[in-house]
Amino acid sequence: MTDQSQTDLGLYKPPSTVRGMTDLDRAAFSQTVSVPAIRIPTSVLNKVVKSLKKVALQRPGLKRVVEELCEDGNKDSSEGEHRLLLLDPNSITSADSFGSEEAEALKAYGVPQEIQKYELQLTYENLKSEEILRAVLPEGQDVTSGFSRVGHIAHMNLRDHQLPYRKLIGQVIIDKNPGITCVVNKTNTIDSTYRNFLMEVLAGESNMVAKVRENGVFYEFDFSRVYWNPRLSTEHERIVSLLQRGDTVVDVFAGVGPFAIPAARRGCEVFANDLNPESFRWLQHNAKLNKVDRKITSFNMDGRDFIRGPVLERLPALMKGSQKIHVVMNLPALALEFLDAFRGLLGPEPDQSLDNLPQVHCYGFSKEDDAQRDVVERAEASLKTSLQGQCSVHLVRNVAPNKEMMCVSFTLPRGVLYSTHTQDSDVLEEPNPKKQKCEDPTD
Ligand SMILES: C[S@@+](CC[C@H](N)C(=O)[O-])C[C@H]1O[C@@H](n2cnc3c(N)ncnc32)[C@H](O)[C@@H]1O
Repeated sequence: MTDQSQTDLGLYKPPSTVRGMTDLDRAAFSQTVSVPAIRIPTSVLNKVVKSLKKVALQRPGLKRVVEELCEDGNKDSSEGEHRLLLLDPNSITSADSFGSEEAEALKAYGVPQEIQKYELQLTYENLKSEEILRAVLPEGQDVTSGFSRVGHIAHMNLRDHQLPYRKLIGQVIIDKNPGITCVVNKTNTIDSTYRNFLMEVLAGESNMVAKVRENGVFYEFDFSRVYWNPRLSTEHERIVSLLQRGDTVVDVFAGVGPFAIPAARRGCEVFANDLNPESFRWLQHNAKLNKVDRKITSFNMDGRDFIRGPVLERLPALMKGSQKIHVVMNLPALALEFLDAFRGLLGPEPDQSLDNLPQVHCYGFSKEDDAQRDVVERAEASLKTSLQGQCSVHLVRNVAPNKEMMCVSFTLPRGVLYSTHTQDSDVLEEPNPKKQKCEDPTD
């Protein structure tokens, strides 16, 4: 929380009647507070307001320049000649509280350095989300109201103690965040095959079809049925920046296309696959939306079957060429294990004319102290070969305390593609992982 909101929290002392509220009653939050004000002739109003900017009262939706009222509550007879500027009671308590710059400005514009009290009606509209939730939720409990935004949808992950207030929290998020018209709460952990969340609509419309823009590319998808994570935009951009026009991209777990679509826009030929029929449908939709459907061939199958079917069919021709082949495997919970699909993919007899080996970018979660080493060892175990000195590891993001998302990049070793040992034969010697090391490109 910022200093400013601490300051403002001091000004607003919520009525005790709102504590424990579960159905939002906006009117119940209104409160009259007494704030300092200074009387300014309208002829110099703009200049003085500018000079006193630092000590003026700041609140969402609040007019800080107000008309003067007489004691009978009517407008002052000298209306039109003076206005009141409302001041922050934490900065200005008396006429002596002005700093030297402000005092000089007042003097220069001929404004008497006198403070009066103004009875200000603060309403729900003038409060911040945190203030409202702090007033409602049980005292002393965390009121964090953070969410990730996916188009018009705010996606929350509420704690147990917040659940009784979830509808109210959802409505407050809509009220206080322009453009958000739907608030959902995650109701399970992301362990489904398709990596989508089960979610409950807390407030607003239940339209789950989000329209988002990431790195200048437009996507549309049903957020309740596919995987989308706004926190991966930097990683999508990082991989796409490695691509050259004419390269081939094989996206094994493509989702709705955040690697595939920008890759195609960059002039790559893309083969994109996802097991989830909904992701597959939205991937095709997004390819059309971004006018790259002619550059993307899409598939709806299991990742291993995709590698051992459509990818295998095209690989020899691509490996005869000189344009790079990039294989992207972003299913961090499982992708490292899927690397076994490359073992023996091209059969036992090496063909020396196929020397353009694919570059693999494979993602993995790790909870180990040495996450870098852990993901490399798991990649090596699936490939049944050492990647020592032949791979780089990138820390993508910290997913949770003690859980990192990593990306291992390497050139697929010839000995893996040409081998008698396929994914089904598990008889090869395990590499000794303890001896292996990998470079970190961030070093
Ligand atoms: C973590 S998401 C990544 C999506 C996208 N590449 C991105 O970066 O946002 C993983 C995707 O893999 C898909 N998936 C899960 N199991 C799969 C499998 N066995 N074969 C192919 N796709 C699978 C899910 O449906 C999901 O769309």
